[in-house]
Amino acid sequence: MLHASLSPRQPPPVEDPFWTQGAEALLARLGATPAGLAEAEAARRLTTLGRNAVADPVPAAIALKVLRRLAEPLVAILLVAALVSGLTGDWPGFGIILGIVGVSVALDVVQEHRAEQAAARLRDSVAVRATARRDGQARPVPVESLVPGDVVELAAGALVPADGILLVGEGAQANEALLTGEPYPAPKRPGPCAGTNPAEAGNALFAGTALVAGSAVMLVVATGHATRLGGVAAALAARRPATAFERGLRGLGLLILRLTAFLVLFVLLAHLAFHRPALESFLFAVALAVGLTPELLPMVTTVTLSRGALRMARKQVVVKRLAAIHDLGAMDVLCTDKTGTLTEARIALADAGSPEVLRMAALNAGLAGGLPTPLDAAILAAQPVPAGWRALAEVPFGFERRRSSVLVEGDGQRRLVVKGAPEAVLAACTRAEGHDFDRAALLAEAEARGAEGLRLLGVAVRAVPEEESVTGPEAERDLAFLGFCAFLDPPKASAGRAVARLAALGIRTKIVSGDAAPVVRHLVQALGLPAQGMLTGEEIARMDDHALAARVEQVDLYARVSPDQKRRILLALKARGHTVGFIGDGINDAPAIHAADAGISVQEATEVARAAADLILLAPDLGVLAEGVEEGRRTYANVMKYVRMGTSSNFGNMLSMAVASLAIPFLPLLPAQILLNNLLYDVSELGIPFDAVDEADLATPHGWDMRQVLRFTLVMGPLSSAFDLATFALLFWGFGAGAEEFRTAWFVESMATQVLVIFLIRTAGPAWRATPPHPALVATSLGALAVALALALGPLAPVLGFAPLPGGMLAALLALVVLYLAAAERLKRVAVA
Ligand SMILES: Nc1ncnc2c1ncn2[C@@H]1O[C@H](COP(=O)(O)OP(=O)(O)OP(=O)(O)O)[C@@H](O)[C@H]1O
Ligand SMILES: [Mg+2]
Repeated sequence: MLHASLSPRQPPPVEDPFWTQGAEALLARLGATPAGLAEAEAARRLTTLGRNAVADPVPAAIALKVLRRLAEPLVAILLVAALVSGLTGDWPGFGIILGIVGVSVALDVVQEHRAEQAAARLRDSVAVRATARRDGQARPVPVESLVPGDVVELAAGALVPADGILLVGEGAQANEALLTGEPYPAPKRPGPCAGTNPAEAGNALFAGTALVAGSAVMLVVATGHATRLGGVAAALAARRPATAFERGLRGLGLLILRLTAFLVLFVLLAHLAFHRPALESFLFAVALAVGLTPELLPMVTTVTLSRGALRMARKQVVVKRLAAIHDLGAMDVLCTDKTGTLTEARIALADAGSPEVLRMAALNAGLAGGLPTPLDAAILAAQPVPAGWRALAEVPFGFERRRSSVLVEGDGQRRLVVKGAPEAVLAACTRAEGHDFDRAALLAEAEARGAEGLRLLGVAVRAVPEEESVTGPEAERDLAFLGFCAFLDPPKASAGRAVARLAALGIRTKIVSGDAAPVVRHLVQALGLPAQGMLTGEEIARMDDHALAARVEQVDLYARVSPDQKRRILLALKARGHTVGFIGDGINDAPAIHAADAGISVQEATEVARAAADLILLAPDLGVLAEGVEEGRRTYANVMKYVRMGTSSNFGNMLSMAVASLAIPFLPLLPAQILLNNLLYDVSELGIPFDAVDEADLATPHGWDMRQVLRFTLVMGPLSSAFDLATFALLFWGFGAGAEEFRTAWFVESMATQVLVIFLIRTAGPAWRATPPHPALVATSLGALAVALALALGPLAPVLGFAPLPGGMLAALLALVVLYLAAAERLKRVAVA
């Protein structure tokens, strides 16, 4: 094969071309034997050489997170402000600012840290393990604890856990696309190798690649950062593009930040132009900035997502990448593999035509290296490998070729036994054994039996002379066709219901299978699935991506597609603007799983599929997925509540305060009071991640929608500002309130409006008909409001610069709050629509 020299992105050779040294030398250098290391020795090496991991998945330590927060510009400015207050003798100001910074940083860090830890524990529970020989026994060990000198056993579908050389290889082929960009598998066999370029290392396996055929025993030579993956592609491989939701949130954050900067500068300059005291104006501007910044947004997103992940785990869905929860909630098309998700995956041989066909199929299935596939297992269950035969060579199964060949010897004969998809085997046949060869008739027979729901494999043979050696697929020619083996894979009764449930959630299911079109059609009928159209791999191969994108909308069924075509179908759907999920379990599904918005696999799947997935189903059941989708939407709805809170009252309040500060001769709130207001407001929102969500929010897919956010802001923001300005006017001109009275009243009104509005905007419909709020949300919001009232009106009031309010003023405030809430309830229907 030429692929090594054709590879488009050849990485530079690494320092240590260890594969040129030969197995003996490496074993000696690493103090290892083919029987593996002792457990104690492995532990010793682990402590000196470090974990076998490229990225650092351990969440940053708490102390580091605190430091990082203290270094944020706003917090730093606040700390400077506190210092200035202290130096000028304003000790209450100093204490209050410090206290507020301390409490909010602590809240933020502790919440986020706990959430991350919980999510990380979940992720670990589905982490890939490797089979290492330790203390003379093959046992599963966490990939992270592999060390140089370990001897690892790999089967087809396994992820290569470290760099090393093959000690044993049986038809091993590795897909090294991640490192070389080369999509075709490279054959790997033990033995000497002279080339120093890793692309020529036919006897070495590299971390991050996948064994896609055969089996291998590998001596680990380099781990963690010493691997080529660690050296070349760590960041690239690990980093994924942000989801639409993440991009949206980030965009919103930036927008608010810019507005804040503009507003704060404006306020500061205006105050200075009016000859207000410089320090006070500066502190006021800073406090406004703090009040406006959505500083809790990152924490709330993390906490909401982790809580979502924990709840999904209870429903048998483990989340590996937190942001995928949003993708799952936004998903409107689900592509699924057939075997295992829609069928029971209890494949059984139904009939084999003749005993000879079965005998040959068993030779092929049983004498091939690597793990038997479910089809192989079904053959061997019906017929054990005939005695007296041995394998001399093999051409392992390939998903593009769809057949596998084994050169076997026995009974004084030497023959190549081929089995595979009917059309793939028939294409290499030129005659038939014992009867006339009529390819068209045989294809028609395969088609007819497929339409009865039988999965078929064709079996063919060729006598191979002594002098011919079998090395590659070119040996599969001039075959004599023997017959078909037919298999039954019963449809999963629950699958029809699950697909209907997904449809009720607004998700369209498409089947993307490597199996034949009649089999797929039969299954769709048996399950009563609403599916239309059919494209085969052959047709797709003739289309460019553009043409494919034009068809995928209407077509729900795809048959005989190769792994790369699965990926192309997925990308075509994405190009049409869909948020697409892909669920599959095979090596052939991994590229599509990786390309999906929500890549899904199941616990029993091949390692490659699990490694590529964002979500792992612990039960191989589409019904479980529907639960996960609802959870994803719940999470989205709760993050949106926070976003709406931030863009409505809170924003409006700070804005009108900036305006008012210029209209009245004193500050509408002291800087420390603004900070206190902001802190209590933050606390009131801590319950949002726990909140219950309306049925309506679960019924359809939701993705980030900037227009909706803007619409909400443009309706609710001005409403809040209008009421604020009315309050200002009433207090200042109506009641003739002095500075302290004014601030107390404003503090109370502002807290009440921005905290209570959550009970309205948490639902799109009438607030009283919504799912009742979670007790945690009731507790945090009413608690924060109670504390605010107690501080403003209670015994501590003088320390904080508050003054007692006359009864008339209190009554007016109450009326304003009630009016505001009533108006918000009316207008939100326009805003959320
Ligand atoms: N071990 C094997 N030996 C020979 N041929 C095989 C073997 N496994 C699979 N095939 C052929 O390759 C085809 C594609 O493989 P497979 O059915 O696993 O693809 P898939 O996309 O995972 O299908 P499904 O949607 O059923 O899960 C099979 O239909 C069969 O004809
Ligand atoms: Mg499959």
